[in-house]
Amino acid sequence: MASRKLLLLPGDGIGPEIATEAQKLITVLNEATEGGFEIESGLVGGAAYDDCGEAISDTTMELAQASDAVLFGSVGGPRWDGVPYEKRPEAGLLRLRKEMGLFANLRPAICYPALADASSLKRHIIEGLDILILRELTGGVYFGEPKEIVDLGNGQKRAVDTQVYETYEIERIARAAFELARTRRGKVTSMEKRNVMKTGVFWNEVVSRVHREEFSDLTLEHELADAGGMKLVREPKQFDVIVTDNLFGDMLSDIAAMLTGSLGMLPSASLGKPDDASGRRKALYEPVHGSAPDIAGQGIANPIAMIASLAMCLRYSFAMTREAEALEAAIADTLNDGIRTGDIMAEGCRKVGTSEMGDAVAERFRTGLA
Ligand SMILES: NC(=O)C1=CN([C@@H]2O[C@H](COP(=O)(O)OP(=O)(O)OC[C@H]3O[C@@H](n4cnc5c(N)ncnc54)[C@H](O)[C@@H]3O)[C@@H](O)[C@H]2O)C=CC1
Ligand SMILES: CC(C)CC(=O)C(=O)O
Ligand SMILES: [Mg+2]
Repeated sequence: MASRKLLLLPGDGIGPEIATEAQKLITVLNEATEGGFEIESGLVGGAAYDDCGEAISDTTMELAQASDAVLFGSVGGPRWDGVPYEKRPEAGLLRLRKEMGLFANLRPAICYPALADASSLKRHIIEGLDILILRELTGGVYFGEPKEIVDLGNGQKRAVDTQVYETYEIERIARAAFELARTRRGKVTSMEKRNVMKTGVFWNEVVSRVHREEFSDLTLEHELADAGGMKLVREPKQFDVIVTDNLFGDMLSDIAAMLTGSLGMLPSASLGKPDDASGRRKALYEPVHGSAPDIAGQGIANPIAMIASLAMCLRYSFAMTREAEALEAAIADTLNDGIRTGDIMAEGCRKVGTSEMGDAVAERFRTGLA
């Protein structure tokens, strides 16, 4: 009997290609475990806009709210460059994040041993890397009002985006960071720009207070986000958990992706309040990368970020630790066996496409679960 409800939103570009590979892994799980997964699919992004004129419909939003977890591919692409700003593909993802209250975005950057030479950085800098970027996901400049382009009437215009943070938003992401650090190496680095932004001053103040009052046994360090980015590339292993706002987290996690070898390797989990009125923690799992229009439709995208996002889903939404670990081990084994998509290709390895990579992980996952 199916008891776990997943909503699959493949989206645009490479989204549907990598979502198909995640489905293969769910099929393996359903064959190997009790009380399988029931998958419903929906449209989001440009695909939804083409279908109903919105980046996500109210019906799909209701399905997302009612699901145990959402598995999301990616949205966007040049095809929708001309659509009204409120209806652009990315608006569908922002609506999901905001209305589901997914404030905590976990973006782990782990360098698999087999990929230590795939990064643009030297092996000794990234070998053994295991850091976690915790990005605040429902506040800050992506959501603050006003957000507008105003015609000043004198041949000039003014564009405004607003960075806003309230106490509770910083407190809850700070607590999440310390709680995660407690299960890891006990260190949190908070990144903001207190030297030029009021929100940076406030962020620093609130994170420091939460640390002092509730988590003083853990280590807290502060970095200005620009220098933090530099240190992420110069000496990434000095970090454990990095907690930062929506915009800096977006940028720093794309940078961190390259420490792992490719943007195609970085998964993420976006989590809501643990004590949601629905009785379960709302959650969405997606790769960190976008719809990669430059390689879409060619069957060459790396599906590992999507598959590793499914592993995070098993761990955080269903407490299926054994299965999550088996899936991560299947990814590591596949890489150890020299199977690579083009973005992480190395000498002596076998180059495969999206579907073959999914098959290779599925085969090892099946063996691991047996
Ligand atoms: N969560 C989401 O749905 C996101 C959507 N976007 C949207 O995606 C579109 C394209 O944005 P870009 O700036 O090009 O970022 P992108 O992340 O889609 O691609 C950046 C580069 O990384 C490569 N890449 C990304 N994922 C890969 C994978 N799985 N395997 C191999 N190579 C991969 C791409 O080929 C490209 O060269 C835009 O419309 C953007 O707004 C961007 C980021 C996140
Ligand atoms: C809304 C997304 C396109 C923003 C982004 O790049 C991300 O969340 O990684
Ligand atoms: Mg991004």
